[in-house]
Amino acid sequence: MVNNMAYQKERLRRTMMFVPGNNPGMMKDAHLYGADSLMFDLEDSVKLSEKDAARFLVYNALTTLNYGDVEKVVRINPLNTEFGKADIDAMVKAGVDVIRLPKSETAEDVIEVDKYITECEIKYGMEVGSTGMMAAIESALGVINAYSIATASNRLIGIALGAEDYVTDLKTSRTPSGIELFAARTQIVIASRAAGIAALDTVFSDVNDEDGFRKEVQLIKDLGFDGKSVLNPRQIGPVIEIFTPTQKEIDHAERVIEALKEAESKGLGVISLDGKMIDKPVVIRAQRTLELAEAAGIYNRQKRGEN
Ligand SMILES: CC(=O)SCCNC(=O)CCNC(=O)[C@H](O)C(C)(C)COP(=O)(O)OP(=O)(O)OC[C@H]1O[C@@H](n2cnc3c(N)ncnc32)[C@H](O)[C@@H]1OP(=O)(O)O
Ligand SMILES: O=C([O-])CC(=O)C(=O)O
Ligand SMILES: [Mg+2]
Repeated sequence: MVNNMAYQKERLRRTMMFVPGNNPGMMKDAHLYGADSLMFDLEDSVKLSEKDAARFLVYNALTTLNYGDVEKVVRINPLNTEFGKADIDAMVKAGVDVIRLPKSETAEDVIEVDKYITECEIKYGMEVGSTGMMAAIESALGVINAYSIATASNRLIGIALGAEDYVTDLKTSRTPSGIELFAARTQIVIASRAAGIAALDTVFSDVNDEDGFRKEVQLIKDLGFDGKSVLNPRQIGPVIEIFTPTQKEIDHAERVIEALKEAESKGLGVISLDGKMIDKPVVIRAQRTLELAEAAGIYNRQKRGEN
C-alpha cells in the first residue's frame, strides 16, 4: 500500500442513495433530498450501449454541479470489464470522494483498483490516497473473504452488501424476514468492525413498501450496520429517523455518563443506575449515542459539558 493520506473515514453514512449514471434529471437534483452520500452508478443500472455516455455525464455532473457537503461516491464497473479502468480514470480526475467497487470477491480485486487509483492520482497531480474506496460484497466467495477484502487497502472507508447479486449467487431469493441474508450481513458487520471501517447494508427494492422497508432498516441497525443504500428519495427519511438517537436515548446516555463521573469521584469502577449495572462498555455505548446525536446535528456535547 503506497498511499500515505486516507480519505475521511469517519462520517455519517446512514443513507447512500443510488443515482443512475445515465439519468441527468435525477443527477441534477439528487443532493436536495437529504441523503448523507450519493452513489452515482455506472454499473448495473446502465446498459452496455450507454456506459461511455454515463461516464461522461457523471464526470460532468461532478465537475460542474455543487453537491455541497454530500459525499460523492461512484459505483464503477469492475476491472475485468472493458469499462473499469476508464471509469476509475475519469472519476479520479473529477475528484470523486469515494470509488465503490462492485462484486468484490478477493483482496486482490481491491488491491488492483487501489493501484490503478494511485496511478491516476499521480497522473492528475493529486495527493496519493486522497480518493476513498469502498468494496461491495455480492457473492458467496466475497462473504467468505470479507475480512481480507476489508483490510486490503488504506483507502477503504467501508464494505457493503449487494444482496440482489448475492442471493442469486446463493441460488435463493430475498424474503420479507431477510433470513437468507443473515449470515452475510453478520459476517460483513463483524469484518468491518474488525477492520475499523463502516458497514453498509444493501438496497430494498420495493420503494412503495414502507412498512417492509422500516422493518429491514431496524433489523440492520440492530445488527450493527452504519447505514443503508437506498434507491429512492422516499427511503431517506425512515433510515435517518431509525438511525438517529431518540431524545429518550440521549437523556439516558447523559445520565450514564453522569453516573460514571459520580462513580469515579467515589473511587468506584462500577455503579448502578435505575437498578442496572453501569460499567465501561455501557459508558462507551452511551458516548457513541451522544456522538451520533451530535453528528446528526441534534446534540452539542461541548455545550452540555461532555467531551
Ligand atoms: C441491484 C442494483 O444494482 S440497485 C442499484 C441500481 N438501481 C438504481 O440506481 C435505481 C435508482 N432508483 C430509481 O431509478 C427510481 O427511484 C425507481 C425506478 C426505483 C422508482 O422510480 P419512480 O417510481 O419513478 O420514483 P418516484 O416517482 O418516487 O420519483 C420521485 C422523484 O424523485 C426522483 N428520484 C427517484 N429516484 C431517484 C434517485 N435514485 N436519485 C435521484 N432522484 C430520484 C425522481 O426523478 C422524481 O423527481 P421529480 O419529482 O422531480 O420528477
Ligand atoms: O449493492 C446494492 O445494494 C445493489 C446491488 O448491486 C445488489 O444488490 O446486487
Ligand atoms: Mg449488484
